Amino acid sequence: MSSTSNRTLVLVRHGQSEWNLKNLFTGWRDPGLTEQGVAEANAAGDRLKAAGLHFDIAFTSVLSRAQRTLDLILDRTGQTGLETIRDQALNERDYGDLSGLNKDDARAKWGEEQVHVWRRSYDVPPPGGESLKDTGARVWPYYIHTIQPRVLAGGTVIVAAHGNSLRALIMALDGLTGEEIVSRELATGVPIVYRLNADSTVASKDVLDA
Ligand SMILES: O=C(O)[C@@H](CO)OP(=O)(O)O
Repeated sequence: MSSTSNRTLVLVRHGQSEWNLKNLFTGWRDPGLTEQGVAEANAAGDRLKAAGLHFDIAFTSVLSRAQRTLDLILDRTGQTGLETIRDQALNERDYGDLSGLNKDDARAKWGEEQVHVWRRSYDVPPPGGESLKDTGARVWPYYIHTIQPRVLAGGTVIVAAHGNSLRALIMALDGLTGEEIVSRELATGVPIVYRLNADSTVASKDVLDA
């Protein structure tokens, strides 16, 4: 059995954003964190520190809610200034024409069922935006070519990103089908710790919730 101890990948969704609080479709728009979001990011950092994790590199999106979450986490783990790569490939799914709309207003206009399909289905894109499949088509190659090599080299890597960009990644890591991913939700500010085998398969997965 090969040791997995240092091949560690931590995924964390940003803390609550201003638009999560206002119940608005966000996508590539760039609101900041709420006070609660800041507290969630700090708590995530405390849990990662308590788990004894020390990072070698960080990845995040070009959106400020994910970057701020990462900064707060690294501050709590005592790793301010850690090498960080910011890439659009890790951005939230582009919500297209829904961006900036209130989710309840959208349900009233298009119906509960249609809005659920746009938000959670695998391959139905919202008008003018990306499906989860489209999102995965940019997230997964970025993971394979840029993130995964750092993990397989024995690193401990943190990725601070978004609900749907991380759902796309988790779908592939966990081997979920397009039907299974529909019911998967990702809490804000809750780190998920994967340990990988040398062949890149998942050895273990731990959710660091309170
Ligand atoms: O608005 C968004 O960009 C996302 C994440 O907050 O929303 P949803 O959970 O509806 O995919």
